[in-house]
Amino acid sequence: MNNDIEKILYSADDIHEVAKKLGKQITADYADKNPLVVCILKGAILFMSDIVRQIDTYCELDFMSVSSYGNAQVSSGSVKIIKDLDVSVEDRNVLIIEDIIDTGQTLQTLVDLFGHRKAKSVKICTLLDKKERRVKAVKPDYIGFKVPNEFVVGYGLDYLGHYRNLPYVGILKPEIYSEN
Ligand SMILES: O=P(O)(O)OC[C@H]1O[C@H](OP(=O)(O)OP(=O)(O)O)[C@H](O)[C@@H]1O
Ligand code: HPA
Ligand SMILES: [Mg+2]
Repeated sequence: MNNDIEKILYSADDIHEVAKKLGKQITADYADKNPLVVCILKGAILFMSDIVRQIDTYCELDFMSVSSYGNAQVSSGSVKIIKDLDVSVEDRNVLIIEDIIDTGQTLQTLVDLFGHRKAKSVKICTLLDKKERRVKAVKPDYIGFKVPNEFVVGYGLDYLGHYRNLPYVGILKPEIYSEN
């Protein structure tokens, strides 16, 4: 599987360092706020598990599964909720954890939804921000890395369901796409 990677953009060490830095900021910003930290499955699973271990204040965790890409490299534009949260966001300080903001359609849908459900505040922490492709004006509050306009895989991000388990973020060799 590692052989399919053309270039590593962010190594496991790079990601660990950035999670530490963001965790410190989140700890300071959310002291005494008991945030509801929401992982957007599946992509954010690895980032969630790393970032919450860097947050040194009381918080609760919940998980939501949404999908808009399926097996494609471009968003279908419609965001499907596959699994909703277990708890109510009403009057809660919600911190959304994402792997990547690309067009912004996923996050825009969720920010609108949590607002509609009367969350007290909604902030976004994303490992990657692919700003060039934005069609919705979503602004993350915590950003790991600004990523170039390329399809990336690893550390939660998939191509056809694979590569989520790579410990780093990289770009696939062009022949991998032509084989599919
Ligand atoms: O900003 P956008 O253009 O909406 O793209 C970003 C979203 O797309 C990917 O999820 P996907 O829908 O592929 O589901 P997955 O997390 O289960 O892979 C990614 O994990 C983000 O959640
Ligand atoms: O660059 C990406 N890679 C994998 N999944 C994605 N979902 C949105 N953008 C991406
Ligand atoms: Mg996702």
